[in-house]
Amino acid sequence: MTTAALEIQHLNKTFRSSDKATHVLDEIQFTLAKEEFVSIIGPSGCGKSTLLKIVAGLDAEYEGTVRLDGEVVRGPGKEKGFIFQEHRLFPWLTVEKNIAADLSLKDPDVRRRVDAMIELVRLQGFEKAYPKQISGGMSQRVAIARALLRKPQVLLLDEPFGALDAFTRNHMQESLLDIWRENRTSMLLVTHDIDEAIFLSNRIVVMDARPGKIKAIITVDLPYPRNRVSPSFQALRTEVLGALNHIEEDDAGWQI
Ligand SMILES: Nc1ncnc2c1ncn2[C@@H]1O[C@H](COP(=O)(O)OP(=O)(O)OP(=O)(O)O)[C@@H](O)[C@H]1O
Repeated sequence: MTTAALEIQHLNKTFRSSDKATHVLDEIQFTLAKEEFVSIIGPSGCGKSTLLKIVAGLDAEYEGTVRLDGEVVRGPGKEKGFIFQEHRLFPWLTVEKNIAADLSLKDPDVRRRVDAMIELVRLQGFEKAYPKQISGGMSQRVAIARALLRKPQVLLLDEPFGALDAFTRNHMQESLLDIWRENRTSMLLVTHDIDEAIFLSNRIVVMDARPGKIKAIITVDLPYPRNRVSPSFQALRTEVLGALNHIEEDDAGWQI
């Protein structure tokens, strides 16, 4: 983890309408190293999704600089994979066709890569299933496979497990960790879940609201796989909560 995959410098974002201007992001600055896993946590409305959309190239109306692998981000592209809270699969396509999407499975290279992705996300046996025949967690694994097939430099995940029950969420966190360790794509995850951030990340960016700014960047120096009930995990939970505790109580919506 030496070179920066993503560099965000002096990022400011203001939403403007005819009668008001809302300053949503204030002087956001951080880097994401190649192969690094960074989570962003903060109160509702602090601009986490706005920040992710800017990095994804889905919102170009901002001040500051966002560079991916040295290139200024100017729009969406396959170098940036995006995973939403809801999986957004095509209901009329099978699992393997959803992963291939606009690419033809008749192309032997695409077929080979899709098979490798199915293996990576552990969906062997479900290639011909339709989204309505698989669980929410499996659907998110299909969405992740579809994004990774395009070999993005960074995978952007906006509360990808927020709609899943606690058991499935834990399982998905373990799956995502396996995928990341095998695939080594840089990961930027937005979450409300402190344990999820500690379980997965190399570093946690803690944000404050109105306007959204960085409160602290906490390094998670625990070996993988992490034990959620260990004293060192508990100590980090306390540290993240401490950073969040300065934020007004009525803003908080954490899951721990
Ligand atoms: N298109 C828009 N026009 C005006 N204001 C917006 C727009 N999109 C978002 N906002 C405002 O920007 C702020 C940040 O929103 P954003 O969705 O990025 O926050 P968030 O931290 O992701 O919230 P949550 O955790 O609830 O998903 C909020 O106050 C929101 O109302």
